[in-house]
Amino acid sequence: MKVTIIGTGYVGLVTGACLSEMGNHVVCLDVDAKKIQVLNDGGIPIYEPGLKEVVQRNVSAGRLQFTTDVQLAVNHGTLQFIGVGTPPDEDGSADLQYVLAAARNIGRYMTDYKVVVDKSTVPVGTADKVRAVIAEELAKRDKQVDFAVVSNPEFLKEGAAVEDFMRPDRIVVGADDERSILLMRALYAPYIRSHERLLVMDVRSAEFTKYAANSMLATRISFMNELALLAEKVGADIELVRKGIGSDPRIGYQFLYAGTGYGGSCFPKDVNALMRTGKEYGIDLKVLNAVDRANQHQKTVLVEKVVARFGADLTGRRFAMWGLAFKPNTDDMRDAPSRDVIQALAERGATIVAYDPVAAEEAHRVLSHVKSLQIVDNVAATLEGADALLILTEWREFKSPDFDQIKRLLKQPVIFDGRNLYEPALMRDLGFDYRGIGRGTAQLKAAE
Ligand SMILES: NC(=O)c1ccc[n+]([C@@H]2O[C@H](COP(=O)([O-])OP(=O)(O)OC[C@H]3O[C@@H](n4cnc5c(N)ncnc54)[C@H](O)[C@@H]3O)[C@@H](O)[C@H]2O)c1
Ligand SMILES: O=c1ccn([C@@H]2O[C@H](COP(=O)(O)OP(=O)(O)O[C@H]3O[C@H](CO)[C@@H](O)[C@H](O)[C@H]3O)[C@@H](O)[C@H]2O)c(=O)[nH]1
Repeated sequence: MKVTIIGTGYVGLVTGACLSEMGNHVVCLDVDAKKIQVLNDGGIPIYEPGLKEVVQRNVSAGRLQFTTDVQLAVNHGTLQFIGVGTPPDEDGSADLQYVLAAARNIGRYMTDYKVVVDKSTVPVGTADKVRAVIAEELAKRDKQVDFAVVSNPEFLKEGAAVEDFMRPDRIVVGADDERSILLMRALYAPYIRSHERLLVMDVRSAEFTKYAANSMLATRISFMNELALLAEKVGADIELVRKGIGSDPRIGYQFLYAGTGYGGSCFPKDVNALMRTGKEYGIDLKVLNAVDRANQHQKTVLVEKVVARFGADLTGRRFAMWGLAFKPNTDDMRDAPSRDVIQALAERGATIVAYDPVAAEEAHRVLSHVKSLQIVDNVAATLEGADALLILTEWREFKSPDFDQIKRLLKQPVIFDGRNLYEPALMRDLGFDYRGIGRGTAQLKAAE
């Protein structure tokens, strides 16, 4: 099939590459000429495991191309995917300007039947707006061209995006005409292991499903983070509690990890956008409100622990930080909790020496205003002369580190672990003052 992807970011590039992998002919369009240049020079503008290989293979096979030429891109695909950003507006609602600009371009240049597929995360009712904008452009040209607008929200996770796209748990298609449903079924047939995994529904339910999924996952995390706060006080270990409740199949093990608060480009933005939709319709989403507030607070917890240990004035203190990206296997720094922690430590006068296996460049870009932040290229360089180590991202290479080296290089053996990577009893035996999130049992023992 001929497919056009509008917006060649995390979602657009992965979608385009993975669709070409099954033999489709894909053109990826972006307004960012630098990004397109990097791709046309054989580079990949983001870090995503396995993506480079898929892109290179399909570019070589002539099935995948990148362009800034709007007319060429619109002419190419029967399926026109919109995968542009939907960042938060000032009031928290999703800013639809990029989606509607993409739709306008489709209306401006289309000459034959198109299925316009909203893959960006967009509020309920956006498909109607997309349809109206396209119709308006066609009317300006006095053209009668048939088209459908379909909602096809994306559920991939960064760091596992290629795998998630190639082997999805489910594909949601919101459509109300048979022709577009047939095309969408044919496009996705190679990716689904059983036909039940392709869920066809009305457009509004599909749009809503995306926000419901992210809000449910964010709710689990905030709930666990709150329980972790209490676990510390009552002398329980949230890691044991997690296993204890996760073993109930009605609860399940996933997305129950307490930490430094959820970040990334989706959960914070989508939780707020859904609350905003609620407001518009006169529904106060109280649970979601609490989820967001709990998350704001959780981002301060690690710094509160540092202050409890070293005092409020951190002038002259130096902290090692492992991990900057909002999660492992990505270079994405959007809403990464490390940003809040670095900002708060710097405001209190501390110096931070950080290491991240892939996010260094992106971190330099978004944190250039923090003069007391240094980013180094290995773990040992962070530790030398530091007052304590803070762990912000659970990269694999941090899971079994050289504890002797950590002890030798730190001024005193103190670790604030925002990802609960280590066993508190072992850390105590090794002589560390080890403070995780919600590890209350260990705190009781340490006080004995
Ligand atoms: N990142 C994720 O993991 C993820 C997962 C699922 C859904 N989503 C949703 O998908 C959408 C895209 O997210 P992303 O992370 O890929 O964003 P991104 O910022 O990485 O990419 C968006 C791209 O769109 C381009 N763009 C903007 N306007 C354009 C236009 N008119 N024509 C062509 N290109 C244009 C930008 O230059 C940018 O390269 C958002 O709605 C997001 O919520 C993201
Ligand atoms: O038990 C957990 C699981 C995750 N997180 C945090 O939650 C955030 C989001 O993690 P994750 O969901 O793995 O990453 P994203 O790439 O943001 O993916 C989410 O957001 C995407 C964009 O909408 C969706 O497509 C995905 O399905 C959804 O998981 C990160 O800060 C994680 O550290 C926790 O704190 N505890």
